[in-house]
Amino acid sequence: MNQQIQQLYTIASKPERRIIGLMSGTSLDGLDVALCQISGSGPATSVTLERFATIPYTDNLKVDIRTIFARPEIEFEQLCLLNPYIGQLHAQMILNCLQEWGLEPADIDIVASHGQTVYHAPKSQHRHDKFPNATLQIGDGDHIAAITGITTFSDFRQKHVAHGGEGAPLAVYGDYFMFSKSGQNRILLNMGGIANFTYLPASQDASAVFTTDTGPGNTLLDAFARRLLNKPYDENGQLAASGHVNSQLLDALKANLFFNAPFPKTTGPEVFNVSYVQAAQADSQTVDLSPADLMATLVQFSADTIVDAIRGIMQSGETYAVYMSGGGMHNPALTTAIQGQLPFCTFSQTNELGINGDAKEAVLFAVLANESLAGGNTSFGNRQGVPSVTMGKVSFPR
Ligand SMILES: Nc1ncnc2c1ncn2[C@@H]1O[C@H](COP(=O)(O)OP(=O)(O)OP(=O)(O)O)[C@@H](O)[C@H]1O
Ligand SMILES: CC(=O)N[C@H]1[C@@H]2OC[C@@H](O2)[C@@H](O)[C@@H]1O[C@H](C)C(=O)O
Repeated sequence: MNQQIQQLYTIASKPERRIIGLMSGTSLDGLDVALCQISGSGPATSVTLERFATIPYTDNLKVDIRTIFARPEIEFEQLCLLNPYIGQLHAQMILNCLQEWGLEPADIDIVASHGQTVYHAPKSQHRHDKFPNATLQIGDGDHIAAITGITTFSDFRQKHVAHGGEGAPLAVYGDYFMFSKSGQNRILLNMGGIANFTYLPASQDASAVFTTDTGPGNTLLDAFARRLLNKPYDENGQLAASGHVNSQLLDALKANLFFNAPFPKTTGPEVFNVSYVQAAQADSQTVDLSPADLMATLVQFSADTIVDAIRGIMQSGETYAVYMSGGGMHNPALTTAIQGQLPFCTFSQTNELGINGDAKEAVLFAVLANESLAGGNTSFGNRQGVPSVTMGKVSFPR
């Protein structure tokens, strides 16, 4: 038998595994690296987040990724070159973290790498009848395994698509395994570039849980912070807080079929981008809006669409505990606008549940790899969007 298969079998049989989860999201701010100690599987999964770091992307890397990111037309050569390059960079970032943490590659059982999404195209968006849902992540796992010497799981989203899903959001699996609680309706609200939430009913019924994207989280705020402030984001929502919401522009921004589509659904910066806002400004005759009013309106747009989506699962007489994660939880303009509209919800961060909200998505991929190795027995029913599958492809170092 190939020694590496024997080693994988040994790792799968261990009572606990040390898995590094990696996530690089739509904000392109950096690589989130989460070192997790994981025992059990399925609803019995237990995760201790041992270490966490975000390794910032250099400006040059951001520029390189943006040449192919969420664009319908790109230089194919650039895509081809970036696939191994990002894998190599992510591998080096892992090695740097391990050195910083006083650990060796041999101390780690598995790397679980999301990669960099470069294009996300659910059928509802691409509208080509003959083509399925599609999504593409780069930063090849073989390169990570070869450079770190650690067996690597990657490319998690294709199995989801192969079973009828849109390839996202995958958070439902990790959220259900880690955070579901009998007797409490929970909503796990992640505000990254794109916002999404997971609904975990008090019944803990696996066939009722789902995660859905709600629309933009920070992606439009960041895009306009770059243009208006020459900064990567509007720190603490300061510019937004100094402006007033323009209701004509807000209505025009909300005029998109995505917001009426049933749960679960996904979207991305392929739709919600600078051109989208400029078109809404033209339609609503608000092209001369001040930077502060524009930013205030974009915050309200993210907040309202998050609130509307959450209201979509709320039932009268019930209360809900909302646990926030993702960079948007640090933006008071955004969190205040959300909290004021949801009186039957309590709000805190996933930190209260033992997982740093900035690390939650990286932890998710560690949990998904753990499930592929040691679980796979949970039935989520027969629903589109939450197939009962395990995900991730295996790259051996040699
Ligand atoms: N102090 C702050 N004030 C305002 N915004 C902040 C602050 N800190 C973080 N953010 C926002 O959070 C973003 C980073 O969020 P996060 O790392 O969750 O995104 P991501 O993982 O790329 O997104 P996705 O969930 O789409 O994959 C920043 O780009 C910024 O918009
Ligand atoms: C295609 C893609 O990369 N989608 C991301 C993105 O970032 C947030 C939101 O859009 C979510 O759908 C997803 O990531 C998380 C980790 C998920 O799959 O649950």
